[in-house]
Amino acid sequence: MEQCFSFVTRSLLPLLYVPAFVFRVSLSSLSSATVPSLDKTDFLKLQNGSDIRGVAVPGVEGEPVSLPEPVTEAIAAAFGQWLLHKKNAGSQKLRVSVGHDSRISAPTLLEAVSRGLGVSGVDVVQFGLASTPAMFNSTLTEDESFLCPADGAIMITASHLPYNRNGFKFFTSEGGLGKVDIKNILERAADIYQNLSDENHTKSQREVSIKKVDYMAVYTSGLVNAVRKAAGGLEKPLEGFHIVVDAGNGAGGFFAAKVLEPLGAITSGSQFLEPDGMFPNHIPNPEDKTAMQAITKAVLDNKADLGIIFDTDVDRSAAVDSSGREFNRNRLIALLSAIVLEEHPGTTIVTDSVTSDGLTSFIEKKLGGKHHRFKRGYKNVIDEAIRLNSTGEETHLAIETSGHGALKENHWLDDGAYLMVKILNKLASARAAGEGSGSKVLTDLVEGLDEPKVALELRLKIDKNHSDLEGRDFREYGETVLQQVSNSIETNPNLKKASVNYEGIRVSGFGGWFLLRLSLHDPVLPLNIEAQSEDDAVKLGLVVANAVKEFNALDTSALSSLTHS
Ligand SMILES: O=P(O)(O)OC[C@H]1O[C@H](O)[C@H](O)[C@@H](O)[C@@H]1O
Repeated sequence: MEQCFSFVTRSLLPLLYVPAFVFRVSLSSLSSATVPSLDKTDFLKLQNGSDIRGVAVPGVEGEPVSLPEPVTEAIAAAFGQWLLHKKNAGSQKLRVSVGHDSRISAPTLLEAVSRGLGVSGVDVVQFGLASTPAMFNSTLTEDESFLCPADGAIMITASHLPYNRNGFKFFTSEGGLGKVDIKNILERAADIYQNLSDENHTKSQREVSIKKVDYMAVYTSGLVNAVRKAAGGLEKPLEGFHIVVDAGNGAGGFFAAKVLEPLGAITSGSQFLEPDGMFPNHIPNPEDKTAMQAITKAVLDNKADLGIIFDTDVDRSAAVDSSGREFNRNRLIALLSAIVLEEHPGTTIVTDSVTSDGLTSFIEKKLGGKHHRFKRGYKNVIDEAIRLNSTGEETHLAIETSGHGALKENHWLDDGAYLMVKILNKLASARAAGEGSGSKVLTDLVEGLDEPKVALELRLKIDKNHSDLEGRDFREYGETVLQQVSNSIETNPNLKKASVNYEGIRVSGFGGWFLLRLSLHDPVLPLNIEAQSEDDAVKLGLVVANAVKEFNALDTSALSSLTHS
């Protein structure tokens, strides 16, 4: 690959940390011999809801590489093409920012993405290690010295999945791309890929400008300024607070040194801040028990006021108070709802479908808000909040039990770091108002949230190749299972179907509830049960077990373990 350098002086672009490179790139530099034969169906298999996910590192048995460099190049070229079309760009030059998390395949994929974008004719701005929300933010930032706003952004990440996976999330200033656009991009990518392998393809080359920018400096100063503003302009509103961060060796390590410390907080005892794509300590995932135990231990060992934990690409988070109580799942939603409802009395809180009944009464009876329990999936929840606002129903918070959350005041940006900023604002303002220091103010805010004694999620797999499917796809089969469960409870006086429900079947009974639904991505029926005792959880489990016993393609072993325990 030919390279020429076009030096950009510091006085012109003071915040660029390396000179701009102008490369000559061409996808066809890949010999067709290195390009495995793949068709549209193979490309479409890489879709995972509104993300693209695949295997990028070889060596794990049964998991062949599905995101090799040529496939990645084709996907990036397809995004560039899609963006040029969407923006009706004509001869106008567009730029796309690219960032990545700490995965070991990131450097290779970054180069492949840059080549692919270059071939589509857009300029590339590399941010290096970044968070998913920062990438979206770069499409909104108005600052030419950081080459912003970007017309589009790509985050290279597979969130909390194992080290061998990777993938892409795409953004424009309108937000994250949805399923329909991702499908369109994969279809375009399959065509581009086809041309790659086509022997008659002319080897055209294009000049692409690749620049590197320290964008995380802009993004983190935005977070710092948000806390300072909420604290009435105080430079160090967190002075004296001891807050430990656990980034799980993902991309979130910046939060300690670039956000908390400038605000005055002590961050000693923070752990796993260094990026390490083998994730040697624990899975970076606030939904993971081991991860939550790790941050809880760090808080207690260090006698800290608060613990903060992020997932790999920092679009999810959770916290732990000074006594070691977790703010995750329903408790995190309760806390954020309390904060948001203080600012916007009566507003609607949009959540995913697996939230508890206790959360509904907390939001509605204690906080005076309205709980709109929608579907699972952060994009679903955010889009629903935007839709409600457009119909005149005011809502300011869309949040999932998974730790994804977005606020209207922050452009509906799905941002785990911003969720924590809201918590920090509360800490700082409570102390300034003389309402005590430490995290007690947060603990007090969730006082009165009813929590079930038993809360579990069983994931019942559908064997896609089982003869019981009789040619149907797993979704159709799953829908039949749900219909059967629904029919079976009609005549049971102990059970009541939720009158408003947007996903699967939600049933109350035996002092608790269950929700059986289709997974967004996998051939799985997740079953959530909450009850006030083991016995009641078993009774709810039995209702499902009896209804699904004829469905031979469904793996009900987890359910059997519960009902025979
Ligand atoms: O439907 P499931 O398999 O439980 O997965 C649902 C989850 O998938 C991903 O992790 C998304 O990021 C979440 O927003 C979503 O809630």
